[in-house]
Amino acid sequence: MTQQRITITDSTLRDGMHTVSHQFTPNDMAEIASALDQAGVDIIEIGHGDGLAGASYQYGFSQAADEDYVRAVCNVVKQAKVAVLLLPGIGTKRDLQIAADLGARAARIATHVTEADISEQHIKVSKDLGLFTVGFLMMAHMEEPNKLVEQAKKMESYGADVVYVTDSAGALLPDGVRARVSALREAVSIPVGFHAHNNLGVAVGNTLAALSEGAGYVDGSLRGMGAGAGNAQTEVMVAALHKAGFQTGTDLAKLIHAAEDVVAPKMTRPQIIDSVALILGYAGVYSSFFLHAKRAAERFGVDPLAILVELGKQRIVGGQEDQIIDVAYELSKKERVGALL
Ligand SMILES: CC[C@H](O)CC(=O)C(=O)O
Ligand SMILES: [Mn+2]
Repeated sequence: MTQQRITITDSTLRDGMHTVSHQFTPNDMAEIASALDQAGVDIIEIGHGDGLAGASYQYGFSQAADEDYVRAVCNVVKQAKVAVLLLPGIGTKRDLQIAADLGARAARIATHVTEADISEQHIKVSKDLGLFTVGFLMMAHMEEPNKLVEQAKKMESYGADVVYVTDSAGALLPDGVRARVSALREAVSIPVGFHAHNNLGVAVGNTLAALSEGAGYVDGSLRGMGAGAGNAQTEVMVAALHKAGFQTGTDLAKLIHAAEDVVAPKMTRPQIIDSVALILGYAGVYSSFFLHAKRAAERFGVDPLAILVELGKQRIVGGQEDQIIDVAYELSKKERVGALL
């Protein structure tokens, strides 16, 4: 039986922020982070769902400032690395510097799967600040493995410590995950990671598929809290990994307690695969469009599923959230014209 040690990153406090409209308080974060830390999780990612400086009209305002979250969590975490997410164009090098000064020890620099170029400065600054630095290639289902390899090599050349295949839309099936992870494993010398979304109900299965091809880093969220249908559910994923013979360095019982007794009471809605989450995965649309699309549908009186199908057709990606309103508006006009004919 294999005994490979896998590094777990828990994203309840960052990806999970999408599901609570970024309204966790610094105290909520400290409480959950402390439970994750005691359970032995290696990396705890925190902050606004869209990363440093994500709090805005475009992405939604968070309950507190980035600094307050980093400070609160770093005060209580004893062994884990506290990580922040940064999307170049949203967060700046200065935001990274502030997070590092307050005690963050890791940064995940995320770009659309074809845009690794724009991560160069941020990856370099992150390394200069002494942070463990992850290159995070989002919407990985949109490109074939050979394209992903080109982009991953760039992130490696900028100094990333790990490069991730990020299934932002929860659109990949196990074969697609295996193809991408194995291509990256052959092409780069740094470890490869995998970040799942559960829109097609296969987040944990996809994570196991990534591990079967040698991924060394995987992500989860307690209770699955994350954009769209959420992420691989940390406590479930860890149970499956342990059964499959992987070591995670975590205490499963403590993770289950953290999910059940600490996170669940703070959730504002159940993390399920509803129709909108399902169509996100089916149409290959960014999971963090979930609430934006629901709100736009309500505002313009159109079907949220129609919005998502159109966004998928137009290949709209992260950073183009304003297009959701345009699409909803155009659909509402069509419906009004249709009613007149
Ligand atoms: C908006 C950033 C996004 O939530 C990052 C991420 O977790 C993903 O692309 O899956
Ligand atoms: Mn995600």
